[in-house]
Amino acid sequence: MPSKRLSVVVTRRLPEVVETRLTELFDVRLRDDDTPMTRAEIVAAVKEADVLVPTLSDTIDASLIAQAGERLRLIANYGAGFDHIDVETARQRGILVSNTPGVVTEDTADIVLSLILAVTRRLPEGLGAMQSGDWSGWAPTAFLGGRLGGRRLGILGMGRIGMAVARRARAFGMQIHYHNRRRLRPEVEEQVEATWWESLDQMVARMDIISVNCPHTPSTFHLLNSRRLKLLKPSAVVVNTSRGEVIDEAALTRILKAGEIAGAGLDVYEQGSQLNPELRNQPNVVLLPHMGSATEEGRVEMGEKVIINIKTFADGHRPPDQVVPSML
Ligand SMILES: O=CC(=O)O
Repeated sequence: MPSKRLSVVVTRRLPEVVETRLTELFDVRLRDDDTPMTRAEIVAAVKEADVLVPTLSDTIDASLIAQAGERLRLIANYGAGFDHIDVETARQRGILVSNTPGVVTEDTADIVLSLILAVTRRLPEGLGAMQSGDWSGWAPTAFLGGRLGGRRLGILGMGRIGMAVARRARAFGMQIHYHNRRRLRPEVEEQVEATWWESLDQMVARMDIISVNCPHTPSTFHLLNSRRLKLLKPSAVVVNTSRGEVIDEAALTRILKAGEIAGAGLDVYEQGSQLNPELRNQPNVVLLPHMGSATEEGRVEMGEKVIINIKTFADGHRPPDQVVPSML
């Protein structure tokens, strides 16, 4: 099938260079305004297109896939996480799904370290004092945070992003611990001098900082549930740049409000942009608007990956970043 004739619908505005390239290669329908498509618009798109390019703000569930037209053959997600796509139902319908792994790794790891620093060194309080004009000069006991060096960082999900976090944290002098269902090969552990914990409970109970870096799947939903969160040390900090659903957000909010842990740095939320109001205005919580992969470079590279996936498919091969249900 010549790629020129593939009809591609993109659900969100993408970086201009990506949109231009898509237009050169395919019969593409782009989004005019920078808002998510309505459900009705996505239904119309899957009825008519060969390829859908959704993002994490679109719900591509079984009922949507059931309405897809005969032509729809590929869902080329713009983004690494694919928990918003029912990959199994797509597979049953013979629709391939791809994502954009790898290119979000380093940028997301940068945001993890930013959140760790922001919480432990009280950066929002410092910024607030400067913005309000309240700062009256250096004082020996003002704005005291905690030193990162020597702290134990527990990485929940030591994949690509987890390793990138570990490399950075090593440079800050932190001790690296991780929990994966399966232990990494010794030579991989050695790269960051990481200690594997088979028991997540035991790791959670002993860490100074927990960074959530596993994907959201049925088996990681509420992995940090109320019971586990209660195991955290009173001085612990929780950071999540993965997906909100991995943490029981209501339980986290309760223990933060009760002062049972030292703080949290969050980039993702259980209800997407519907922020739990109680999380706001907590002095020990730093909240970001899901910007882990938000660099100019990264968002263009994500687009390039989408294009390679579609082009490879158009040339009669499997997209290099195909995702399959067993990856869940
Ligand atoms: O969260 C961002 C992504 O999944 O790419």
